[in-house]
Amino acid sequence: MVVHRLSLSQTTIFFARQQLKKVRLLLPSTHASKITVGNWRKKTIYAMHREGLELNEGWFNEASQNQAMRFGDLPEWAMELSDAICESVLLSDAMDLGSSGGDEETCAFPSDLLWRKPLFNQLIVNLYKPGEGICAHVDLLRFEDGIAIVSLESSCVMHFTRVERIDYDIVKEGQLDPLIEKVPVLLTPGSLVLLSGEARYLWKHEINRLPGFQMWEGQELNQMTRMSITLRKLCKT
Ligand SMILES: O=C(O)CCC(=O)C(=O)O
Ligand SMILES: [Fe+2]
Repeated sequence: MVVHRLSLSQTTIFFARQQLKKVRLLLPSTHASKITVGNWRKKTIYAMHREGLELNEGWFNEASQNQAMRFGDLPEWAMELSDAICESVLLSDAMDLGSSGGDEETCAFPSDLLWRKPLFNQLIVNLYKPGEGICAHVDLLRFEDGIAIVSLESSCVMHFTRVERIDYDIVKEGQLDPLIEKVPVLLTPGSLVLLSGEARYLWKHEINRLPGFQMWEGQELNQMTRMSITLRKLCKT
């Protein structure tokens, strides 16, 4: 599994942050939906649809709002973010060219995904208070391969575990195969995680921000409010 962790430019991060602070997503009640993500604590999901979208001041004004979604055409700032992601991938691939010879395996995003149109048409923004995270999951199969997560504000450790772990645990109680260990990935503000292929389908990702789980190089990370922006593309049917 290769998890690509790139860094967006400071300007892009600043821009995304400012835009997120400014907008409020209003939705027609017909499009509102409530869902629960895994066994993560219950959240109200604001399902955004093209026609129902209005932008105003103060997104996440209310303490109870901690997640927003949008499907279809993305807002201008998210399109710019998506372009910035594309540029970061091209830049990182260009820098890797010498060492890897441009092997698809080592590309941050396989080219068929990078050049699809649109690159993304679904957006989810999550706001986490200190201690809050997201349980281990593989993103729903209604989304295509090729997922980007932009991590902002607080640093955190995202852990990856193989999907087969559950079966393995049942069969071989307690024995740990090096192949199915947890893989920690440090995300600093502005980190961009790109999931494709094996990393998207065969590994679960998780952020456990309960005390004792956010360890990096022997130190527990200082937790603050964290925001993430996940960009995906819905499958056609
Ligand atoms: O907050 C994150 O970094 C992860 C979000 C995520 O995995 C998801 O929305 O599926
Ligand atoms: Fe996810």
